[in-house]
Amino acid sequence: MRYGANDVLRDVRFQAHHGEVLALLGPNGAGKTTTIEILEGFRMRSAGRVDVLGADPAHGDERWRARIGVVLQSWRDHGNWRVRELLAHLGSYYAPYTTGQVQRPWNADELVEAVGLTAHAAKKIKTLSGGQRRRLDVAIGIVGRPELLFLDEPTAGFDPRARHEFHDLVHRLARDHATTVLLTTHDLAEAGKLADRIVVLAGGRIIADGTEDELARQVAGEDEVRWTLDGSHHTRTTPDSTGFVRELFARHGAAIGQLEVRRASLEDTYLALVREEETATR
Ligand SMILES: Nc1ncnc2c1ncn2[C@@H]1O[C@H](COP(=O)(O)OP(=O)(O)OP(=O)(O)O)[C@@H](O)[C@H]1O
Repeated sequence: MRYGANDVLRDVRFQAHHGEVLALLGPNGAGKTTTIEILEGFRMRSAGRVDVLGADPAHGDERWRARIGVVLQSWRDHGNWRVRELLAHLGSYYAPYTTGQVQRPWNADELVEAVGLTAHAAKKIKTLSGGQRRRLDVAIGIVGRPELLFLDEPTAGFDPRARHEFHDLVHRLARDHATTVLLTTHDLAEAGKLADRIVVLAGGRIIADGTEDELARQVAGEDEVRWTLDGSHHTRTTPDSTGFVRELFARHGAAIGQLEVRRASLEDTYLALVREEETATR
């Protein structure tokens, strides 16, 4: 992707599998929103090949669009509509796209309940708080029961409980409805909790793609293992604490005491990856 003479995405190559939750991470300006907008068909790429649910998003028709859900970074509209009323209205556009496998749209009352807005269902949208408005954005994104859902910083502004409930909702969408989810977030705990796989974008390139454990392994030995053996204390750092502990028990069995494993957090891994990329391109 090039804006004027500025290449903002280069060699971006990744795949999302059916039913997978994929988190796209990266510093501000890395190109996450641009990538998502290209996949949604909102932005035309300068070059390269993109395939989303079997179609090129640049030429996706209504039937293709009905299979996709989008939650943008910010969306301020429909202030005079009421919550349930807007969801029922938007949902009605999806009815013709019901298939043998997917009944569209999502029932408005069930959807309001699923995003925790039942108490506000009859309120005008302009009277909602920021977090409540964001829940409605999520509801609008899933009202058509999408097979593929794009979430651009979905929980920005959520209180901890709303965040927790939202995480449950994403798990349910992936588990019960086999929805494929591509989300961007700056909350690394959220990415670790939700994502089957993490893609890290920095400086317009993909610098890492894998599970949290695979990413941690890309960065030099960060896990710390402590234990006692015959009364003496031991500490060791290792890139593979599970394998190390397995070996430790195989060798010493019940003689091992006070075992403690401090895994490298996703935040440690992410910061190390981004630092490496910055050093390499400086
Ligand atoms: N319409 C545009 N015209 C020119 N440059 C743009 C345009 N939109 C984005 N950019 C540039 O492209 C780069 C990537 O922006 P993008 O919004 O995709 O980043 P991001 O990773 O989503 O950032 P953030 O985490 O801050 O949301 C940035 O350098 C930005 O300035």
